[in-house]
Amino acid sequence: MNLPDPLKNQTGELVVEKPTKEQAEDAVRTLLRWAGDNPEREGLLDTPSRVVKAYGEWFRGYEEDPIDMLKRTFSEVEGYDEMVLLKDIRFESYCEHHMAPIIGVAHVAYIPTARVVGISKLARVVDAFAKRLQVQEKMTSQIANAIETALRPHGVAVVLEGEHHCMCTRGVNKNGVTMMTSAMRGAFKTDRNQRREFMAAIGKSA
Ligand SMILES: Nc1nc2c(ncn2[C@@H]2O[C@H](COP(=O)(O)OP(=O)(O)OP(=O)(O)O)[C@@H](O)[C@H]2O)c(=O)[nH]1
Ligand SMILES: [Zn+2]
Repeated sequence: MNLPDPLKNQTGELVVEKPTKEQAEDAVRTLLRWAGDNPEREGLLDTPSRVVKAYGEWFRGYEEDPIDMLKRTFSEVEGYDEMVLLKDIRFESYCEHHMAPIIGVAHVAYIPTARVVGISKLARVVDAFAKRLQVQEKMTSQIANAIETALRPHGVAVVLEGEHHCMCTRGVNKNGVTMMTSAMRGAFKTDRNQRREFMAAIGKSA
């Protein structure tokens, strides 16, 4: 999948230089001072390198190719042509406005044509998009688009339910609010019964 590289423009030129690890650690020291603390005190001395390492985990999605993850498929499924659903896939993402966590669950379904994919791959695809700076609506359609492109199924349905920490720990400070987004493709879009079956299976009424 040709996800645009945020560091490059459309013709592939580098428009934003990736900083060195030392530069990234310096930026963390700046933020620590901005927060009102002293990065030179003992307890914070290793914090910049820990934060940079943690960023490598939280944002590892930039290094992953969701289409590649869906390449391995299995054909011996004896004509199985009903919905395959993986529900309650926990995800941790980060809102691109505040870099605060978005924590929630994803429900992903597809109706296979001739081949099925290993179910863990659906969860991997969710993570490949979650581990980036995101807007929930974008992440929802990116997951659906990747599955549609890679598997060419009869339909794809994706629902995300996310708690945005930028909303529950600051700003408007509304705790327990869940944002729900959905992306429906193929049969889930055109066939009301198919959509209803999916929504009922994830415990929502259509
Ligand atoms: N639609 C959408 N909005 C989001 C998402 N994540 C965060 N937001 C919102 O993005 C908006 C950014 O608004 P701004 O006014 O630019 O930022 P802000 O001053 O920090 O806003 P407040 O959060 O209201 O304090 C906020 O309303 C957030 O709640 C998301 O995934 N989708
Ligand atoms: Zn936010």
